[in-house]
Amino acid sequence: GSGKVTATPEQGDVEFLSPVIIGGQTMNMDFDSGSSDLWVFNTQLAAASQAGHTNFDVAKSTTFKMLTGSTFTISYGDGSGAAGNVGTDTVNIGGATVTSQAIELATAVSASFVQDTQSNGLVGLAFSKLNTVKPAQQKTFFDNAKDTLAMPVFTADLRKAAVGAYEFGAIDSTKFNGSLSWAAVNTTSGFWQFSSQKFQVGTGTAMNVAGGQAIADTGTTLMLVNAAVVNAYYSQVTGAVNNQTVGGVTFPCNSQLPDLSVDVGGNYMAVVRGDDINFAPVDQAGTTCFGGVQAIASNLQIYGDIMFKSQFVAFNNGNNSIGMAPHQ
Ligand SMILES: Cc1ccc(-c2noc([C@H]3C[C@@H](O)CN3)n2)cc1F
Repeated sequence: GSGKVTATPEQGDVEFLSPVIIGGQTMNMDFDSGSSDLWVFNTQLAAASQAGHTNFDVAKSTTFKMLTGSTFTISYGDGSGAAGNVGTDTVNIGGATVTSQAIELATAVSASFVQDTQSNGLVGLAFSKLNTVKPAQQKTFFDNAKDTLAMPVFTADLRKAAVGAYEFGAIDSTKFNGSLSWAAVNTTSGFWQFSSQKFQVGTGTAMNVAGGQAIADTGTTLMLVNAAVVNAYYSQVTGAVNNQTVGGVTFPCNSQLPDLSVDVGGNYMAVVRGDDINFAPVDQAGTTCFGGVQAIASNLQIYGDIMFKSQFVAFNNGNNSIGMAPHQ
C-alpha cells in the first residue's frame, strides 16, 4: 500500500506538521528525517506542559500496550529534548499502517516544545540505529512500514508558506520537474547522508567545500552549511552582516538574494531559490532579515527545510539513495 498526508507549515515555515493517527487519536506531528524516535505529548505530562497541545491518552486507546521498563531520552541539534516511557500502538499515516509501532510517551519536554503548541510530537524518519529507546532499541515507522509499502520509499514535498505532502510507498512524478537525480546515501551515521562537495552562488563558478558531506533533515528549519559557503554567499549580498545579537547573518529585507546551488551526489546541482533564503524579519519594522543559510561548525552540513522548499526529495531505503528534482 501507500500513505499520503498533508505537510502544513507553521507560521514562518519554522516546521511542517502532518496528521498521524495513533490508537485512533489524531495528532499533528513534525516529521523529522534527522532523528529516529516517534514521541508524543500525552496525559502523563505535567498540566503546564500539556496546556495547548493535543495530548495522547493511553486510556482511550484499545490497542496500546506498555513496553514495561523501556525509556527514551532524546536531544536535538538546537539543544531541545524530550524523555519518557514507551509502549506500542497502531499508527496510521495517510493509510500506511503499522500495528505495533513504538510510541514514546514524553514525561518531560523542553520549553521550546511546550511553547510550540501546534506540534504534538515528532516522527523520526532517519535510520533506526539512532533510536534512543532502552534497553531494546525500537524501529522507526518507516522501517516498520517499508516491507508492506509498494516501494521502500518516502517522499517530502514541502512548500514555502503552502500545504505540501509526505508520501510513503510511492513517488508522485507530477510533483517535480523532469526526473529525479539520485545520490548514494552513507547510512553509517544513521542520517540520510550524501556527498555534497561543491556549491555555486548565483551564476558564479562552482567552488569546493571542505568535508563535502550533508544530511537531508526535514526537522531542521534552515540550511546549516560550511562557513566558506556562508561567506561566499553573503559576500554577494549588499549590507549582509554577521549579527552576533540575533545569532547569524542578517541583510536588508529588500535584498535581491542570489540562488544557492549545492551538489548532491556529484551529479546534480540542487538550486535553492534566493527568495527562499530570505527567512524572516528580525525587527518590528521588517527592514532587517535573517538568512535561511547559516554557518555550522561541523563538516557535516544540514540541508533543512530551506532546501526542501525548492526540491522534491525521495528517500529510498531499497538501495539507500536520495532522489531530488525541482518542485513542479
Ligand atoms: C521545538 C523543536 C526543537 C527542535 C526540533 C527538531 N526536530 O528535528 C530537529 C533536527 C535537528 C536534529 O536534531 C534532527 N533534526 N530539530 C523540533 C522542534 F519542534
